[in-house]
Amino acid sequence: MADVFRQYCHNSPTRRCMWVNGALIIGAGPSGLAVGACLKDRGVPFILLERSDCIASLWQNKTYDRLKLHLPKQFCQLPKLPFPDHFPEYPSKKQFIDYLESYAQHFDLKPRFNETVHCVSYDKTCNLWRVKTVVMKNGAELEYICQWLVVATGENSESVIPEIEGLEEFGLSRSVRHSCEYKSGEEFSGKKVLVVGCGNSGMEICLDLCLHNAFPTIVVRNSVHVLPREVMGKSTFEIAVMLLKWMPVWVVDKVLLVVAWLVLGNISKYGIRRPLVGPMELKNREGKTPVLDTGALEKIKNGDIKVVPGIKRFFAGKVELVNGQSIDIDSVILATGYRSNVPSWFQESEFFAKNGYPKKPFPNGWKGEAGLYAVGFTRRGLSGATVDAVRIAEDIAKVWREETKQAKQFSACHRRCISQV
Ligand SMILES: Cc1cc2nc3c(=O)[nH]c(=O)nc-3n(C[C@H](O)[C@H](O)[C@H](O)COP(=O)(O)OP(=O)(O)OC[C@H]3O[C@@H](n4cnc5c(N)ncnc54)[C@H](O)[C@@H]3O)c2cc1C
Ligand SMILES: NC(=O)C1=CN([C@@H]2O[C@H](COP(=O)(O)OP(=O)(O)OC[C@H]3O[C@@H](n4cnc5c(N)ncnc54)[C@H](OP(=O)(O)O)[C@@H]3O)[C@@H](O)[C@H]2O)C=CC1
Ligand SMILES: O=C(O)C(=O)Cc1c[nH]c2ccccc12
Repeated sequence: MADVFRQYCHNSPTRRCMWVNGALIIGAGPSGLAVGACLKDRGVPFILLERSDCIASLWQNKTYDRLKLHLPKQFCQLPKLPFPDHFPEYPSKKQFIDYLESYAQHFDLKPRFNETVHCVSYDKTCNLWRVKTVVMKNGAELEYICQWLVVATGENSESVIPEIEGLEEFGLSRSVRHSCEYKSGEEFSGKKVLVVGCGNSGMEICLDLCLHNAFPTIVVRNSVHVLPREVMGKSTFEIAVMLLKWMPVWVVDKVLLVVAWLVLGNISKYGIRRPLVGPMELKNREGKTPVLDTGALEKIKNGDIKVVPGIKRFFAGKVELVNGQSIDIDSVILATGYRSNVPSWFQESEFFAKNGYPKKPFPNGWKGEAGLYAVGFTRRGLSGATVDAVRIAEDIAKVWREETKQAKQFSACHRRCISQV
């Protein structure tokens, strides 16, 4: 994929070139929409580009039916428009998408859909960003030139597909798919399903499979924190956030682990070991999200979900595990996570690290040099994206106001644009 992108990076004689009046935002997920809304609010024009044919494509196209927000609603709403009062504590996927649609409508956000950014570079001769795109429907190539560039393509823009010996051959006769292609357990009824990966996706998919009379086995190759989503009716995450205002993170982690032990018991006897670093510290340090349990653990305890260690290799209809055990399986679901796709289209960047995240960690990763910004790479979900979006819009608006004032003073409209916002 990256090579295809690089190929496109060469100048094409047919490429249409457009000057952007204001900012260019890449990605119309919650992060891009939030920046758009905040810029609208401050009167700064922008163009919003989206590779897919809808807003929030991760939520609309790449998530399973039973998904709900796993943090309470106050941590998941975007700036300047709260969730409707009647929303439950944990809104469903449909409710969240409805909210995002009405958010886009409320702020009159009109992304340019089906346009994929494949190359970004900084032009030192004019101190502007050059953003090359391909229109997916007809292959047309466009180039945008802008002063402010906001990267909002997300932490989940590419699926991680591990290379495991024999997996390709296994897939020739049986179904293998990433968790982003899983909708419901209905089609797996009566089937033996191997779910690879024990994050929130893997655990919830196992639960969903159980509820549809399938037989899931989950691969847990490493240590992982599992916390109850709630303790005595109160969100564990909310408790942690509250405690973090008063105590250092390691103390909060100790409290969480005691609470988890009281509610869930000793889970190591089911094959789930805890990392040495506490859940919140691990999330902050490495971005590894603890599993917030919504019922899968109960199914592990009663044996409906089997837990196995890492995979050695696949054979036809079988998997061999690192402990030498071999089990028969009908299907594989790779709940192996996601990565940022930034490295495939943003080369030679001082700002982004090799893994496609800003080099500076939260709360300093939102602003780079020369009008470059990143939103939603905080490893703090939607609440992190909201913090970034507000800061970015404020920062851009400050310069915008100044420049617009100057332009008026000299009555020279140097902002006349070729493109229409
Ligand atoms: C299953 C699941 C459940 C989650 N649940 C929660 C939760 O409950 N609470 C929470 O806080 N967080 C949750 N998250 C984290 C998630 O990161 C956020 O919910 C949110 O989607 C992040 O928004 P975003 O706009 O940064 O990224 P995304 O939603 O991924 O949006 C990025 C957009 O950029 C577009 N794009 C990517 N590359 C290009 C390109 N080259 N050119 C043009 N467009 C491009 C994509 O098509 C996409 O629409 C969840 C994540 C997953 C996978
Ligand atoms: N609202 C909600 O309820 C939900 C929220 N989410 C969020 O979406 C994001 C992505 O979650 P998720 O999709 O679960 O991804 P994660 O990255 O959180 O988890 C991926 C898991 O796959 C494992 N893994 C990767 N490669 C292999 C391999 N080759 N063999 C065995 N195991 C492997 C990883 O283990 P290792 O640690 O060993 O690398 C890890 O446990 C998270 O932030 C999560 O919180 C997801 C689902 C539901
Ligand atoms: O679901 C996600 O991806 C999130 O990042 C939400 C989130 C932010 N901080 C956390 C700490 C514990 C569990 C979930 C989250």
